[in-house]
Amino acid sequence: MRANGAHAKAGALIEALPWLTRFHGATVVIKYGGNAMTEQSLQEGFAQDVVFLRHAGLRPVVVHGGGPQISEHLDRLGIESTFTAGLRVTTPEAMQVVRMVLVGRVNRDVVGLINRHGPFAVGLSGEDAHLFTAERKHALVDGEPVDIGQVGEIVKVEPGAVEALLDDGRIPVVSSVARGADGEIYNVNADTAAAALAVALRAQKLVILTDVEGLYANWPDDTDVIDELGATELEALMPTLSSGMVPKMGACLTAVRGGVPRAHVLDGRVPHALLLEIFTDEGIGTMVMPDE
Ligand SMILES: Nc1ncnc2c1ncn2[C@@H]1O[C@H](COP(=O)(O)OP(=O)(O)O)[C@@H](O)[C@H]1O
Ligand SMILES: CC(=O)N[C@@H](CCC(=O)OP(=O)(O)O)C(=O)O
Repeated sequence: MRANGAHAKAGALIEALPWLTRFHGATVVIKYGGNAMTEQSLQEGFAQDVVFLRHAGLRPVVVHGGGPQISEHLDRLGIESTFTAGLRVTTPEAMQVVRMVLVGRVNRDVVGLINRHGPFAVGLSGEDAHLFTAERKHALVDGEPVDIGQVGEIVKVEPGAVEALLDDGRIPVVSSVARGADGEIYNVNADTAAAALAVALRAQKLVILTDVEGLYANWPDDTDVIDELGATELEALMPTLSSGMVPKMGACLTAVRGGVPRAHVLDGRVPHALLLEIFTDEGIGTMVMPDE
C-alpha cells in the first residue's frame, strides 16, 4: 500500500518534468481575481503556487484585482457604484477609494501572503516608474461610446521596473491603477492590465484566475466549459459575452494577438489550480491560442 502511494507521488512529480523543461526561465503573468481571492485557504494555496513557480525556475508576475473589495468599501462609505460592459463607472470620489483599496490593502495582502515563504514579493502600482500610462476610455454600449468616468485604457507599458525585479529573483505584484499623461489617475480593469503587461514582458503565458470553471458555452447555463479556442473564434464570440467575461476574454485575445503563445481562464476556487495548469498534462479551464 505504502509503495503504491510513493509510486503515485513519483508519477505526479515526473509528469511535471517536460513542463519544467519547457517553462524554465519563462515569464508567466498571473491575474489573481477579486472573486477568487475570498477564502483564506485558497489565498494561502495561491501564494504557495506562485513561490513554487519561482523555485521551479519560472518568472511569475502577479497582477491582482479587487473588484469585490472595492465594492464593499464603496458600500460602506455610501458611494453608489455601477458597472457598464464589465467596467466600474468611476467618479473622482470612487477613484480615490479604488486606489486606496487596490494599492493600500489588496496589494499589501497579496505581498504579505507570498512573503511568508521568503523575501520574494515586491508590490507596485501601475503608476510606479511609468509602468502603465492610460487614457480615458469610453465603454461601447450597442456600438455607442458611453462615458464611464475615470476608467483608463492602457496606451503605453514601460516594464523596466518589473523586469529589474524579475532579474533580481523577486515576484512583482502589480495593482491595476495607471497614470495619465494628463496628470489624472485611472482605474484599469485588472484583466486588461495583466494582458498589457504580459505582451510588454513577452510572457509565455497569461493565466487569469477567477470564480468559474472557464468560459461557459451557453452562459448562464454552466454545464459546458469551452476547453480551447483560437483567436478568431474568440473574436467572433466577443459581442455575445456579458459582465466580467467581457474584459477577461478581451484580455486573452489581446495577449495572444500581442504574441503571448497561450492565455488561460482558470477556476481559482480549485486548490492549486495554477500548478495543475502549468505542470500537468491535462490542463484545466479555457485556453486561448493564436490562430496559426
Ligand atoms: N460565458 C460565461 N462563462 C463564464 N462566466 C461568465 C460568462 N458570462 C458571464 N460570466 C460571469 O463572469 C464572472 C467572472 O467575472 P468577474 O466577476 O469580473 O471575475 P473576477 O472578479 O475574477 O475578475 C463569472 O462569475 C460569471 O458570473
Ligand atoms: C475599470 C474597472 O472595472 N476596474 C476594476 C479594477 C479591479 C478589478 O479589475 O478587479 P477584479 O479583477 O476583481 O474584477 C474595478 O474597479 O473593480
